[in-house]
Amino acid sequence: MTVQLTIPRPDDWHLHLRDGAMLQAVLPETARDFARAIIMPNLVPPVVKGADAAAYRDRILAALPDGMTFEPLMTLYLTEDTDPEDLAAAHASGLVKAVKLYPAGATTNSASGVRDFDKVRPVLDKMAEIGLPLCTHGEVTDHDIDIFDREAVFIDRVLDPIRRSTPGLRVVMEHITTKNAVDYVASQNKDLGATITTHHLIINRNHILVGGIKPHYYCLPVAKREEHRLALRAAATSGDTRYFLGTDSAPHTDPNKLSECGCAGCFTAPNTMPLLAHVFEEENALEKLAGFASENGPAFYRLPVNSESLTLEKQATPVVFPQKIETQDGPVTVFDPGFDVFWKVA
Ligand SMILES: NC(=O)N[C@@H](CC(=O)O)C(=O)O
Ligand SMILES: [Zn+2]
Ligand SMILES: [Zn+2]
Repeated sequence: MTVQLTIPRPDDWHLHLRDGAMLQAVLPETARDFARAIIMPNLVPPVVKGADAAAYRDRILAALPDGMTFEPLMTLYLTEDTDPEDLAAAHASGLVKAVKLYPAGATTNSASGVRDFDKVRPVLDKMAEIGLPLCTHGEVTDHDIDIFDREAVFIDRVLDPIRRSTPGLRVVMEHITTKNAVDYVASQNKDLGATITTHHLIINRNHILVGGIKPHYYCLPVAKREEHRLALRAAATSGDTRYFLGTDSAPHTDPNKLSECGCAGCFTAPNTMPLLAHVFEEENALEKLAGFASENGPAFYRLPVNSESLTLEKQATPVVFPQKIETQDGPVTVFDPGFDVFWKVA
């Protein structure tokens, strides 16, 4: 007997689509399963102004294959020069759904990010006033802070002070990787949400480092100890509506991953939904997958749940996923969970 699970069509609340040839190649991998996605603005140069976001949205829609439907939810990249009025206009027109905070130097293409948080205070006040969410890459970049501690230190030194000084600002802690983040969400109100990636529910730091270094498991924030992965699993499957899926699917070509200074990012768009079904089944929480992947995100972003549905099907033999996708820039390796998966999208 085939086991089936039907959920409202999911959305991805944290996605990197890139641009040009890469965009062309990766967009169908998301649009196949997801109705909408929050599109990360860390292009080179970044998506900073409303006009940049409008042009990027048009490039995404132009790259969408015929017959596919997909709605890109655009974001602006917060810089110390962001103009609160430009941002408010982009929000009022319905174009922009969130603003992204990258501490300068924290991750891929974050050089234009924020160094001095006092400089963006007027922007944050404006966002609180108009109800525009702030998405945070939550890691400090201080050289003396160990990379495995950078998320926890960000919560204490940056996030909590922002939340205290800007009451009413709605914040998403993006791609959380620690029990510290889960504990912080628990201590806060409904104005704080958190996205969790597929891969952080599957790998811990041993997967990256034991038995040889595995560049395809390297992403930022870097995967932590097992106790943290277990806390993320508990959070994702808890039914707490403040947790929702943000895959952080972040394609880089193999030459850029398999290099002396390899890029950070896992490419999970092609197999995320089957992997999540596997994880939620392991946690005896298949009935919670609809909340995590399809309902909690729209509730936070004040958007309707998609009216279409997606059916996942469990088969008797392992599903074979493509190992790579080809792009004009080179091959991109698909995230390999390292175990057999029996779920597929019907
Ligand atoms: N997650 C990653 O490891 N990489 C992302 C950037 C990010 O989300 O931090 C990317 O753009 O490649
Ligand atoms: Zn990030
Ligand atoms: Zn990301």
